[in-house]
Amino acid sequence: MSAVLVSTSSSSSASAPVLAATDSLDGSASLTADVRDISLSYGSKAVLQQLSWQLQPGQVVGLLGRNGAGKTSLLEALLGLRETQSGQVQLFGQAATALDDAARARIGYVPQHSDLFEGFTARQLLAYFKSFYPRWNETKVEGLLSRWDIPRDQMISRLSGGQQQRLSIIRALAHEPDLLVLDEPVASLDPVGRRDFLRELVDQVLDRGTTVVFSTHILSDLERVAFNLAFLQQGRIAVQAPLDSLLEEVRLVLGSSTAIQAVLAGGSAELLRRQTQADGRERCLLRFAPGQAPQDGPGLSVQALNLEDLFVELT
Ligand SMILES: Nc1ncnc2c1ncn2[C@@H]1O[C@H](COP(=O)(O)OP(=O)(O)OP(=O)(O)O)[C@@H](O)[C@H]1O
Repeated sequence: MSAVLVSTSSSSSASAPVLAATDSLDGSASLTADVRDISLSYGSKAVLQQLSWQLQPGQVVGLLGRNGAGKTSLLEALLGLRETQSGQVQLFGQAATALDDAARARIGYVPQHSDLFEGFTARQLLAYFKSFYPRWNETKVEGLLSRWDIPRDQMISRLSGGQQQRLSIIRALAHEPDLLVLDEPVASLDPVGRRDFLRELVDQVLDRGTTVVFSTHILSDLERVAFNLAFLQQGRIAVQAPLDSLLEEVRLVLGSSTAIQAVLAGGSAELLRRQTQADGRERCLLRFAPGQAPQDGPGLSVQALNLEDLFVELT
């Protein structure tokens, strides 16, 4: 069971959450999550390298990265569940590794691998978790159990993988968290289940302004909701921006060094990646200011990218 989901004291969490956040010059106190320069290695394997990442209240962020890029490690570090070798993480203005009960009660987490108590029924599991939270939306829980077709009185061990995943999502939504972190939440869901889940997520955000971060490999789901996307590459967040902006602003530009230099000299492009090809031409991934992306020109090829191309180029 995840430490994040368990509030050890119901009395302190019954009062309105008191945030340790104080006004700061850089505005970081109002962030839901503020990750600063964290590095994380397993033995000699460096996974996160001086990674910084900020989540604004109400932001919905899809975290993208290749298998083994470190998404789970990053989400665990974000929640204070995994120690980092350096750097710091703050949630709601408090150190993530030392959250008070009120702050813990504001977080919902769906881990990649289900951590449900298999000897419980869905009804027993939800009753158990309900006792820890000052806020619990019974109407939502009952509605989702019915809509998502989860038998209330069957042992969790006998539920299908998809039903267990849905139950895990219901448990994370039930206490109406302000920050919802989901690690590949749709991996075992069929297309209908994924669509229902996304609808629920959107409702949650529209109704309550929840900050949501989730990792996924299913790009079409991200396209449907037009989230902010964060690309994890070589231990850092290479880019984070709304999908629409990335599609409009990022271009793959091919040309001679001179032609590329001329584009960069224009000053409106951020260089995301630069490689020299075997034929001596340069292959660059550039992000232009809105409306500033150039057209093809002499010795210069400029290509727009779709989401799958962005995934390939930025992860
Ligand atoms: N507890 C651990 N001990 C040692 N190595 C680990 C541990 N957890 C993860 N790793 C390694 O760290 C790297 C990042 O793993 P992580 O699970 O964070 O990646 P991921 O992006 O979530 O992967 P996936 O998309 O496959 O779920 C991988 O190379 C993995 O083998």
